[in-house]
Amino acid sequence: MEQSEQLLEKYEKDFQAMPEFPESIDIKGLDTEDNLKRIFSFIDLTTLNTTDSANSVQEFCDKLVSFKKDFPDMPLVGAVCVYPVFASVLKTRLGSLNVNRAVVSAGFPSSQTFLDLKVLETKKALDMGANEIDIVISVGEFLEGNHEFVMQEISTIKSVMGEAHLKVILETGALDSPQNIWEASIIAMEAGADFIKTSTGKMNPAATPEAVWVMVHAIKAFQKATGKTIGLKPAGGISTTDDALVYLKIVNDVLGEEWLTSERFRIGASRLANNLLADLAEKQGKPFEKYF
Ligand SMILES: O=C[C@H](O)COP(=O)(O)O
Repeated sequence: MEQSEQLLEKYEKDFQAMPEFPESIDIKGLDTEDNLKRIFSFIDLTTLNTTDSANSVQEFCDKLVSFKKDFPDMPLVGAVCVYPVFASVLKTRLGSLNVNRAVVSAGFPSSQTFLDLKVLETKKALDMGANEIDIVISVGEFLEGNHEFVMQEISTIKSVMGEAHLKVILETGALDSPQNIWEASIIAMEAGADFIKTSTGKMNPAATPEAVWVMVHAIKAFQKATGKTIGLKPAGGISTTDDALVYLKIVNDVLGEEWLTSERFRIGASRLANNLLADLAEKQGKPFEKYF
């Protein structure tokens, strides 16, 4: 039996024992100033547009530098996330800040390229200054049951990354079933993912509470079996404070308070930061204009 099949068999009981997704996720009372600030610190502030350029990414980063001065009582975001060609811009412009430099790689968002190019792209992004890499699994191979291929690809990419963190995107919107999301989570974690991430933000549906429910239970089962703590990154379509609070609640309830740190929890989003800051300003009775 292949290694990946043995692995999935080992976790099958945990999947069967996974509690059903609750009828509703109650976020009443969770929108405190503290929680909003906390969520802000979990954001991977993302720009992944065809129209991005070195100049626009530079300006994006510079806003974060001035943010530190304009909002001294706010934490910084967890990372800035950009296309690989801008890794050196992150290094140059964010060098002075305690913010991670995340880059999507390995043929993002489709993952449809050669493994040696995926490795090369990843190495190059790291050499140019990234310290976090977000890759997408080969979804088509996964759906055809070619789990070994998917596992090998992830571990090959991870093997050239040194200490840098690897986030593995499952593209849960394409995975069709909770069982597929569970199996992709287990395979990614076993192959070396430091974080498992829901979506690229380039297809619908993107992140959903139902998909995250399965992923947090897979993380929990994996920790029980291996002692390893793997992070979670819901991403794609998360734009309001309430969206983010739902994920905060799920992570807190299933994985516990110890996961509520940017070492273990990120939210990938291009629009959330402004909405969160606007809600925070309203609570504090302060004016707010779009910042990022
Ligand atoms: O990784 C992050 C996603 O690409 C962001 O998606 P979004 O633009 O829907 O927030």
